[in-house]
Amino acid sequence: MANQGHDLPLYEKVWLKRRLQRVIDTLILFLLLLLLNYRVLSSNSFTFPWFLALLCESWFTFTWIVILNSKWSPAVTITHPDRLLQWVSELPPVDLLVTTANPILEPPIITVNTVLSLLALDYPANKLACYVSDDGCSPLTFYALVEASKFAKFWVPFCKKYNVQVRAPFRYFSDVATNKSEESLEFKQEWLQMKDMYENLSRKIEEVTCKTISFQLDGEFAVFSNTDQRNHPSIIKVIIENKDGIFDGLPHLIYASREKRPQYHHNYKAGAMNVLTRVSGLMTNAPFMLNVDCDMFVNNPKIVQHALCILMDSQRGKEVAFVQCFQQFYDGIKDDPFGNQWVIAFEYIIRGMAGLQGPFYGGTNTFHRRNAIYGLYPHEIESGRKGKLEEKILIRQFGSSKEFIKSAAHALGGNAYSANDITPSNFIEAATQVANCEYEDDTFWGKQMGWLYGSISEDVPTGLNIQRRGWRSECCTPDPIAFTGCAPGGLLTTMVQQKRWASGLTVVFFGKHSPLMGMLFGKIQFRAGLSYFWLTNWGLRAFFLVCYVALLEYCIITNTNIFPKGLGLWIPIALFVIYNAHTLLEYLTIGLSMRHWWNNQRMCIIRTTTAWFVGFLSAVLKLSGISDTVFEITEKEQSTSGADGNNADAGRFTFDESPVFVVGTTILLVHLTAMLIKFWGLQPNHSGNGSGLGEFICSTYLVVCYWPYFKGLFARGKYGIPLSTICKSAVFALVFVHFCGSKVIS
Ligand SMILES: O=c1ccn([C@@H]2O[C@H](COP(=O)(O)OP(=O)(O)O[C@H]3O[C@H](CO)[C@@H](O)[C@H](O)[C@H]3O)[C@@H](O)[C@H]2O)c(=O)[nH]1
Ligand SMILES: [Mn+2]
Repeated sequence: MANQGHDLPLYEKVWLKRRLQRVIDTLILFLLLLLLNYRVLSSNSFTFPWFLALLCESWFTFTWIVILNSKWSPAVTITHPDRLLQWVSELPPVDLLVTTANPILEPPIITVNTVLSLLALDYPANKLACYVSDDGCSPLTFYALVEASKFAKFWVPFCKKYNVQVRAPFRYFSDVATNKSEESLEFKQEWLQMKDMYENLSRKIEEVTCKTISFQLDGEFAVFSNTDQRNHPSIIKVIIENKDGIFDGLPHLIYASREKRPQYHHNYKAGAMNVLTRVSGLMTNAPFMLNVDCDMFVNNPKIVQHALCILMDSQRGKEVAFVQCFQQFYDGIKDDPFGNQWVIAFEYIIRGMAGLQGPFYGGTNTFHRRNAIYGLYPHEIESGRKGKLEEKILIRQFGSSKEFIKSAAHALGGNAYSANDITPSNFIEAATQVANCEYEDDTFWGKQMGWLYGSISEDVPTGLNIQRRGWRSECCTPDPIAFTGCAPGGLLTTMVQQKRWASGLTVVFFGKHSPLMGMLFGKIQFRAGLSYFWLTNWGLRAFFLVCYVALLEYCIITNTNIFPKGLGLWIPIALFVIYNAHTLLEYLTIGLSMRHWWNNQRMCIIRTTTAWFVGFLSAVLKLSGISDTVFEITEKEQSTSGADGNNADAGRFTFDESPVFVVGTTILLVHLTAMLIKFWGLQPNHSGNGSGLGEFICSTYLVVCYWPYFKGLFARGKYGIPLSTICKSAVFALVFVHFCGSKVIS
């Protein structure tokens, strides 16, 4: 059903290009080694700058090896959902898990659209159940879902009748092309009706979201009175129940807001996912679970079948714990000015990982095997975890709910799929219990199974923890693409996201669930583990790059050099030229523009030296026990334009007072100062051994990358860097320059 091909012959041309790319990859590696060689043999050895340069360049070389290792075994998995039923006698139930956390940053209408697209999946409705976790404990979200469920009664049949592709109504109706003239009159009428109903729905939701106060908390909503986002009991509500198991009815829809108490750490999304896992385990206990963030709606209504082709494949399916679909985005700004669409990363790195032990778990757009989440090993899948299913052991691992233990034993026992005559509403009481704060005390949740706690990038350690048991994962890349969501619109949200990732990943790198530990003590294969370094090293990469940049500035200010002179200078120059030409080729090969390439190159420098660096520092603080890191939620915009609001802004850099921008501005200011010092000839004289062309090229490149910041120094409003940020940066820059100066004198 699912066949995996390494370098399919079909793509002969691509294959040739890949060969060429590998040759250049190797050439770059060779040049890096040559540079290291020069460094070791160079005359001004054993000074501090020399040592730092050697350290950083060794790191860059290591990073390059990590990248090559990840890129060099790409694999594509092709799925044939139409053949699925020839292999399996019956389609299994699937639980759909959605998380939302903040009705302001994540407007309920977005969650509603995601939920509607899930309810309308091309899959027997009696086998689906959709669970929404609301960490915001917001009556608005609940209200929006209740209203959406009424609309769904019309929307779902409409989608199925006309085989609509995009089943998130706001996307469907924003696409003018759908109401074509050649469509039947009946369709046109229904289309208009639907559009009308949807507009009604979104107006209603908008009305309550804008006037929060006048919302009446009575009737069904009474449970929300006297609740606070951080202090409230569990609330579980069954919104839709497909009581009679009707095949073409609506799937169950359940709202869950887990208990929160100030004295209990709620562990952000990981905590929410574990609660959803338990609640869904009690109510429907499907063997497979799809997890999506509230802004990721279904773009391919047959996606469940596609994923099942992989998970239920008779040969290799049993090794696969989760199926990851790429994160792709609708309405991304043209040419990706903030580098947050990750096209290249998916194309080269993640496809590459697919040829090893499989892609990392990306937190959303993922189909999980429930028992793998419960800690099952691949070899136990056939026989089930027999013998070890004593109640005492299970209570210790899974907590004290008798009903839940029963369902977990069922899932772990490898029994046939549970019957689907379950009525979720019978389990509300038990579900409320497993959603309580203290339920996880002294259990394995978040420590050894489920979504792991401790890092704000919970997805990566969770995936590693599954793979270290020997499981594989697969990419699923159907056409049309599986899900689409919104990429952060502007620079500010991008930076928040990047900072969180870098910080969370650094914590993973140094923690118990690092790829290295997985390789040493688990079943993470060597190359797979190495490819995980690409991801978990983001914070460290920032550290080394910032050091290197500082070193460069130091050289110019003090008129010393780190790059070779004479013939040797060709090594870094060739590296610079070939590396850029090579990455450009990678972009052009998959049809991206040159502008896209440049934007990404620039953002790579900016984000590494700023957001990742700040993330790294916060991770260091966390690891040394000084302060904890917080999951800052990425703002989601439903706008069809992007960039912090409206179209005129698209792609323009905006700034605020975040420390992220202090770092960037400092780097820029130091650089400008260094260049002025050089320009005015204020450098000390070192008779021929001073800074030269190499340093000059590098620092010019940096200033070019930081050009948007340069403009920000002079612009006003949100396009300008705030004065306070400039002042702070100026102080830091002065301290640095002074430090370099004092080095010269001594
Ligand atoms: O306390 C929290 C915080 C977040 N979320 C949810 O987590 C999801 C992801 O949060 P978001 O702010 O959208 O983060 P992104 O940066 O867009 O998410 C990426 O990075 C996260 C890890 O840092 C992963 O969990 C995500 O799946 C991945 O898409 C959203 O649905 C949130 O509602 C919660 O449920 N509870
Ligand atoms: Mn997101």
